[in-house]
Amino acid sequence: MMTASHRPIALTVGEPAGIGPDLVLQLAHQGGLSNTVIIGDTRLLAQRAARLGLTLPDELVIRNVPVDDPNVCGAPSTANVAGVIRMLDVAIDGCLHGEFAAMVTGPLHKGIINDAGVQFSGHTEYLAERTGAAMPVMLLASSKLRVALITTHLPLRDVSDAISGERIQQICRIIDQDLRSKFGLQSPRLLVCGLNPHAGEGGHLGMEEIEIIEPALNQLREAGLKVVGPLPADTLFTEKYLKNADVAVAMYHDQGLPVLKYQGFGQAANITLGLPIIRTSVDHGTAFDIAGTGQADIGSLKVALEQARLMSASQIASELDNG
Ligand SMILES: NC(=O)c1ccc[n+]([C@@H]2O[C@H](COP(=O)([O-])OP(=O)(O)OC[C@H]3O[C@@H](n4cnc5c(N)ncnc54)[C@H](O)[C@@H]3O)[C@@H](O)[C@H]2O)c1
Ligand SMILES: N[C@H](C(=O)O)[C@H](O)COP(=O)(O)O
Repeated sequence: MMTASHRPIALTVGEPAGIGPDLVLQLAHQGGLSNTVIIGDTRLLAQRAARLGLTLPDELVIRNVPVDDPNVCGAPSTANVAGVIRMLDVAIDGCLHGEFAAMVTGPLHKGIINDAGVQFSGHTEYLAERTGAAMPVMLLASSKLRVALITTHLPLRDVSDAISGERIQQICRIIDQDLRSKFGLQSPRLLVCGLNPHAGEGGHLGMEEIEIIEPALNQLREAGLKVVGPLPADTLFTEKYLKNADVAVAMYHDQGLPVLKYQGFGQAANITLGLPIIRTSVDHGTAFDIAGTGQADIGSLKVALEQARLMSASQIASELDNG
């Protein structure tokens, strides 16, 4: 019988025209895909291997999920969108049914999915909808920095309206809980950004800090969470503050992620917290400009796989501890 600790990890190849297939093949040739099931189109992987001057390793375990047009590289086709979504569904269902320990996702292209008429703002939101999770949390982590987000893939003009005290509290509680259960931290310390320049400058540059963020953080502190903030985002991301924290919490995508990517692009993983399953991903996109050239860096995929393995081991240990 397959015990929880021996279950394989599902790895979705992602957008066929991007570097997802290259990364899978390059890592397979380094022997980095043991106990991993690749969810993707076998013909496409064979074609990409030939283009890269590689072979399709016999030991690679592939769950064939065909796309309509495997002959794409650098030029995405809406015809392949249904197949790309099917890859995600196969991995999600396998995780929910206990076949896989975790899922790791290769990069996909949100624009081409929407062009095909499928409303899709990101894996994070799609996974939440498919698994019935009320509040998914996007966390990007390198070995030096963790950054979580209060809002994810939203137009900037909608961000302020999306930030509520309830949302902040729910997300900070999920971060606190998941850093304990999946990362093995005993007492996570959260640093929370304000929304406005200089955290609102005492109300002269916006009222969200006074009216929404500070009261939410006070309630979390009263409940025993270790939360500092709201702090001005421009100085929160400095050593003085970060050295005493386990995670920085940004109010929106481009407040937090550029800092993380400046610090560790290609060496970080994107992790979705708040789901009933474990999911990690690469920290980069489809990189159409280098697909099929052999220039794709596999660093982030390695980190994402390693992170998924660590989280699944930590979760098993935490479940055993709790009987
Ligand atoms: N995990 C994901 O599915 C994910 C993550 C980020 C972006 N995206 C999506 O990817 C698409 C393209 O996004 P983008 O152009 O803003 O970012 P991108 O990460 O695809 O590319 C940005 C730059 O980084 C380079 N790059 C990216 N990954 C690389 C790697 N592994 N090795 C070497 N160079 C690499 C690219 O060549 C390009 O110059 C968008 O649709 C975006 O939403 C998906
Ligand atoms: N926000 C992510 C990043 O910048 O790396 C990326 O768009 C992927 O997000 P999903 O995991 O929700 O697809």
